[in-house]
Amino acid sequence: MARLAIDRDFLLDFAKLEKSVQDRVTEVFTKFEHARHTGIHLEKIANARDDRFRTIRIDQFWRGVVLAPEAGDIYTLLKVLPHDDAYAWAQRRTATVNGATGRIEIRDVEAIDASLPHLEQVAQDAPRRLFDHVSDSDLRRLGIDGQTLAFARVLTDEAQLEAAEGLLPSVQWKVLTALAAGYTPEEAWDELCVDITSEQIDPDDLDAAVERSRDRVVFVDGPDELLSVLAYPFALWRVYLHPVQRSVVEASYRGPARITGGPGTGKTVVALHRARHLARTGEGKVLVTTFTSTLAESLRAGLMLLDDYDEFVDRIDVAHVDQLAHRIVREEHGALRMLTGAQERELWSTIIRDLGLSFTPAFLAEEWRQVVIAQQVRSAQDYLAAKRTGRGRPLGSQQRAHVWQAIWEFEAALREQGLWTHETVCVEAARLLAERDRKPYRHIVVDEAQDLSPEKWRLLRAAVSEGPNDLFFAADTHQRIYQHQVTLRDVGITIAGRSTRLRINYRTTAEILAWSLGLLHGERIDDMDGGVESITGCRSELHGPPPTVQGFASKEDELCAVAAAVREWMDSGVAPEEIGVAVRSNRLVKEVAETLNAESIPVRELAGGLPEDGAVSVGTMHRMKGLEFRCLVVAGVSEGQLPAPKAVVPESEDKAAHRAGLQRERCLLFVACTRAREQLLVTWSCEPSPFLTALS
Ligand SMILES: Nc1ncnc2c1ncn2[C@@H]1O[C@H](COP(=O)(O)OP(=O)(O)OP(=O)(O)O)[C@@H](O)[C@H]1O
Repeated sequence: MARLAIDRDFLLDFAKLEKSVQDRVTEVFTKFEHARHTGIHLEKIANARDDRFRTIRIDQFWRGVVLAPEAGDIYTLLKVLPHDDAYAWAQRRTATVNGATGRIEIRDVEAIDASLPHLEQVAQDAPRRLFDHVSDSDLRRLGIDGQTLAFARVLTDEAQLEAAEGLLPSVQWKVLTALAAGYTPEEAWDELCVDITSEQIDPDDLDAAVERSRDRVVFVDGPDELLSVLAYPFALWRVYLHPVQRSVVEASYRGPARITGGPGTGKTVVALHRARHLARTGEGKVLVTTFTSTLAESLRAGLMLLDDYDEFVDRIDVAHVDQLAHRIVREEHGALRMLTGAQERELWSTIIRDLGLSFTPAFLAEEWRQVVIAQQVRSAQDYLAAKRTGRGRPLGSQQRAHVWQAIWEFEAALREQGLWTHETVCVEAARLLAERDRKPYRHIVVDEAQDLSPEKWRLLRAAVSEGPNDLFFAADTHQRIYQHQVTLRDVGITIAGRSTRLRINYRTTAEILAWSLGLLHGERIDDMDGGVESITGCRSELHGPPPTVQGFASKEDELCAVAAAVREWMDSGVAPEEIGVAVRSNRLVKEVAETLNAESIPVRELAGGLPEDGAVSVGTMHRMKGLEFRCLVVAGVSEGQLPAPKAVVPESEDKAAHRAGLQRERCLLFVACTRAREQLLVTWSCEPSPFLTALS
């Protein structure tokens, strides 16, 4: 029976086709299996280097290129191209099996052969060659085969290797690039983040190689599966996972496990696939959660894109943590009366006045959240002993007693008036769940976990029984944009080595990523486990222009320039929904939106929800979390706006809190900039933010 496998290049070609041609491609291949029996015609290619490449007629103009088996039954769809291009593409190439990974490789053998004589000539006069320092056996061990070896041996500089990127098989090219950069063979291999297979490799068994190549080939069983893969050809993440991503998705863990990695490394992708995997193979209901409703909405949208969503939807709940907490508490106490922000300020003010204290309402509110709630402080004694790391002004014991009195009054008032805050709802939900033998979930998957507060962690811990695959979370502490620095041990969660780091960024070009990483240079960022997190090794294989940083004499000039940049992108064919503008304050969101509107550019303010087709997204940097745009402006990166003065405790008040505040603001700018996929414009007016001057 013929089996159909789709290579990611095929899907990328397909994505670019006009709808009518796409429909025709779909028609041809949905009938493929049936047609194999009745004798579908796969055209042989004259003068082919590899006669396993065949073409298939799509219509008069278009051809598909298929890798047909010599003996086995796997047909791999490789390309969709105009007739002549398809033949030319297939004529020049061969398919081989990588000696280290056992996976399929395709190379432009004709171009390699054609470039050899010139390279050999240059090499004859050169004093040294690029790979003099690496032995043949090391190269072989890393999967460099005969032809690539011959090519590598005549290279004399990195520019020649750079130029060969499209010719050589991609894994072999990457190995050589790392070795040329001075990596040891082990380091070069490590760079690839792929295992050298321990299986016996038969270089002639293409079927086995295709089977092993799940990072670039997906098998489809029948027309329905094919239709579902072709339905979202740009969303490659739905079907092709990097081997490290796949291993985490399918792993069985004895307890809580986590995935870390810099921006755009596919943590959310892994979380979504992991949730699906657990729903399909696990032992009960799965909760997929995160810390805001917008992010939860986008997780749901991601799950819905997975091909078999209908089959597992009943076993998955998507809810942000507050939503879960409210649901649990409402079941017990009925409808909840929530304390509004204004009421809370009023209550603290009254308490301060009644007790004759000199604290501000904001200070007490934060002290209550970050010390009392976070550390489960229940008595004056607890409070006197509590750690106040990162909390603004230091307090003597007399002052602590006063603060505790105020907090006691505050909590008593909430109880007496039957009022709740999101924090008390969370605490109560955790208490209720801790008492239950039957937990609502068997597995919990958390995204953007670096921003969860301690009470939210405790709630999640209480919502699932301890056991294999109980909690799985994706986190990047470099992207923490709220105030919650949590040590997992303190909230009852032990990772015990069940942590994997992703390193390949699929979103952002290397140029934008490198510039953005510069923003965090020198920052020590915790790993939620008592150590320091490193972002080194996070890299991208995509390339594009470096970010543009532009300053303007006035805010008005800056806003005009933002509108002009957006207009230019749109005129060059970028869809409005692929463009974003990120700023620090809600006020600037309004000003940018007004400026764009005045230029007749349709705008979606992200406070209203996820991006919308046909509109440019404008939002605060906080709202940018979890999103991505082809082209992005990060505007208002000016002195006095970033860091936002209100978000940073003055140094004179508390050095540690000041540093933490600055770090958060830097991380926020980092998060915003790393939402850009292809182009990033950073603007400021009057004076640049100190975060920018530090870069120059
Ligand atoms: N295996 C993959 N193949 C192709 N694209 C991928 C793959 N994994 C992730 N991506 C793409 O990379 C981009 C970033 O993925 P994702 O949002 O999961 O990263 P992240 O680590 O959660 O990012 P961040 O922390 O910055 O929010 C997305 O466009 C996603 O589709």
